[in-house]
Amino acid sequence: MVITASSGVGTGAALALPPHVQLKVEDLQTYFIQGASTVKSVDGVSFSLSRGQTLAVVGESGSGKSVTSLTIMRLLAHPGRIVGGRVLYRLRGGDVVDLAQLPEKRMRAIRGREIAMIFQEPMTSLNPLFTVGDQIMEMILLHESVSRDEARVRAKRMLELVEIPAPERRLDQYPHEMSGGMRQRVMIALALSCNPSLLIADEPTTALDVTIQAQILDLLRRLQKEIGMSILFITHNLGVVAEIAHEVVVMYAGRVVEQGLVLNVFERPRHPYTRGLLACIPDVRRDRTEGGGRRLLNAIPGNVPSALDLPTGCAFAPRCPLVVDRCRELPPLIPVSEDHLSRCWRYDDL
Ligand SMILES: Nc1ncnc2c1ncn2[C@@H]1O[C@H](COP(=O)(O)OP(=O)(O)OP(=O)(O)O)[C@@H](O)[C@H]1O
Repeated sequence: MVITASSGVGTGAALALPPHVQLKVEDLQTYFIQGASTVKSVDGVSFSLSRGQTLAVVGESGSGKSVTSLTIMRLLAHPGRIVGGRVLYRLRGGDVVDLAQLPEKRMRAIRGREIAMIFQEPMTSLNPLFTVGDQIMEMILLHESVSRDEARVRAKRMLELVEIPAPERRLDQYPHEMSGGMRQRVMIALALSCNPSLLIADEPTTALDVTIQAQILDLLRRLQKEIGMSILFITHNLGVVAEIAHEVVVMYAGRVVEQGLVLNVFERPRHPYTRGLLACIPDVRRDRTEGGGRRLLNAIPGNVPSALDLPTGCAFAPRCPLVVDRCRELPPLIPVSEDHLSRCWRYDDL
């Protein structure tokens, strides 16, 4: 189905975003409700992503990163449900829609064409039974009215764009004939084949060795400059955040605990959880000056609490070195400096 923004994907309602904003998530609540149990996987999350910029969502396993991105894409598995909030998105034609409210049929026209997604495991996106050329062509033909010949030329151009050598020959290969790094590039080519305005990248480099990881991050940065897309980058790795993102949202147990410009948050973290995550990044220079050898990572003791059994007040309190009585009361997101928020009563003691 071919639907352009001007042919009516917009809701017609008077939704608006500042001109530089591509995506604005407002007080999003996504719960998994089954019988008497409710898992509040995303509980009042808000952030805004500017056009052509990268926002990283970071946190340990279970913090709600993937559920946030699946909610934006409206790919939640049952019994996941959006119970509150808005996901305002600027369509290519300029109209703003609330993705949380769009009917599935309209969402299908947006997925792949306006918003694309890449994953840790390329085979989540790639079909082992078809050549990579056929898969990229299929994506182009699904969303645009071009001939098969034109689609093949475009598919080849996409493989060139992601720096795959001998693209003509690669078009006729199956995913299993390629290395992990090459498959990752093909997945990116597939995601970008319809020129999306927003790319959601869910841990796309986690399974790769550091050299290939650096190459893929370089590639994404270059493509972002060329195409001008916004990137929502999901990761548990603050080292990757430093490489790729302009802004960062730190999540813990379904809530945002700190957010701001990467430079500010890294320079002066204002939440003990962020400080703990930063301490987990191996510092190669410091390791060398301290005589080399392997430094034990300064991991945060304990685990993210079960979303079924969250403590009242600050969810990080049971693991927090700075905990005080007041932490039994949930702190709001407190502005600690310009464009920098922290959900910690003791933000000034850090
Ligand atoms: N289908 C589901 N049914 C019930 N609970 C779910 C379901 N999917 C996710 N959750 C819960 O939602 C919470 C957030 O999960 P989510 O996958 O978003 O975390 P994450 O930060 O992306 O972790 P990871 O890095 O491991 O993917 C977890 O407590 C998880 O158990």
